[in-house]
Amino acid sequence: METYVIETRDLTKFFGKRNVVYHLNLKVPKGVVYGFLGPNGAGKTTTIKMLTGALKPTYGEIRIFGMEMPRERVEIMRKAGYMPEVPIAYEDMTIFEFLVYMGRLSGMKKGDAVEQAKRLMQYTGVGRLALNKIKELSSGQKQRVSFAAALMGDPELLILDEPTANLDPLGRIEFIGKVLELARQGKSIFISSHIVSEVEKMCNHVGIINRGVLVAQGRIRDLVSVEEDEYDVVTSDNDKAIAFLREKPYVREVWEEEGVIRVRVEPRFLEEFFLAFPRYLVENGVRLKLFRPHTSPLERILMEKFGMGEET
Ligand SMILES: Nc1ncnc2c1ncn2[C@@H]1O[C@H](COP(=O)(O)OP(=O)(O)OP(=O)(O)O)[C@@H](O)[C@H]1O
Repeated sequence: METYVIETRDLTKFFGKRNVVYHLNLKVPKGVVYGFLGPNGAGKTTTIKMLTGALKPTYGEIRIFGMEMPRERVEIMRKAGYMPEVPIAYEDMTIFEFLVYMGRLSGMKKGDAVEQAKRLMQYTGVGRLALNKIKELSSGQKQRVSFAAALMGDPELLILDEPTANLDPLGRIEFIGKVLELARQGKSIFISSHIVSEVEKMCNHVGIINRGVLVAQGRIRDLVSVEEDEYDVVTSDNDKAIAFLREKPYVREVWEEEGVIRVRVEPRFLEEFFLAFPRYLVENGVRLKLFRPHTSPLERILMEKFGMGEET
């Protein structure tokens, strides 16, 4: 049987009469990077606050490492790192003081916390700001510190709420690399996001939440079984490639946009297209530079099934 690091049963939250999270049954297997994806206002932060014990569920059960939240909150949070959506309340502490404090909270000895704080400040790119107060930082810098804080105590599980929201493009790329590195070390990582392309780069599992309801969950690879029928192609001789494609009865449409060939294929003949097109290119000395589905598979299920898209 699969072991779940996070499991909820019928997790539900009302604010007054307003139902914000409804009968959520999350199943997050150990060791995966799980993208908790949904548009603004879907209920992601409310769910995460319940998972970390900051909010009490109206009803339902939460088990993390098999322990019960909120009853065993202290034990759970010693093994889990949490990065909230709005980072850090301790505005008057320096970065260094704050990280050491967070390490102590997760049960570390002072000396170990100091060592780890130094290392994590370098790792998250805030080393030269160590003695700056939190209130003096930009929102992106606060987010980096908050990530470092979540990593203090070397937790087995990371729960990250919109962790890239305030990062610049380079910061986002760097962050994705770090998540993948942490995953390779065997950590379980739960990340909420509304950005499909980021989830695709980082996550192997996904849970999609819309208006408080979990509409799909599982391994991304299993969810995206729909075959794409529209492809982007770039070759060393696009004119030749287009001439070939125009002749094929199974090609519904072919056109070129800024150097990229877009081709729509009759889905029943995809197999034939995949065999014949590359063969033609090779035989005619045309080099294939890019060949990929036009829409990313995850984006496609979001749009088709749930009416959500990139940056919704
Ligand atoms: N304390 C509260 N009282 C009343 N309504 C609330 C409260 N907190 C959140 N809500 C409402 O619950 C809904 C879900 O909010 P939540 O912050 O969980 O969404 P989210 O998916 O995290 O969105 P975002 O991506 O914008 O952060 C929103 O409509 C929000 O207005």
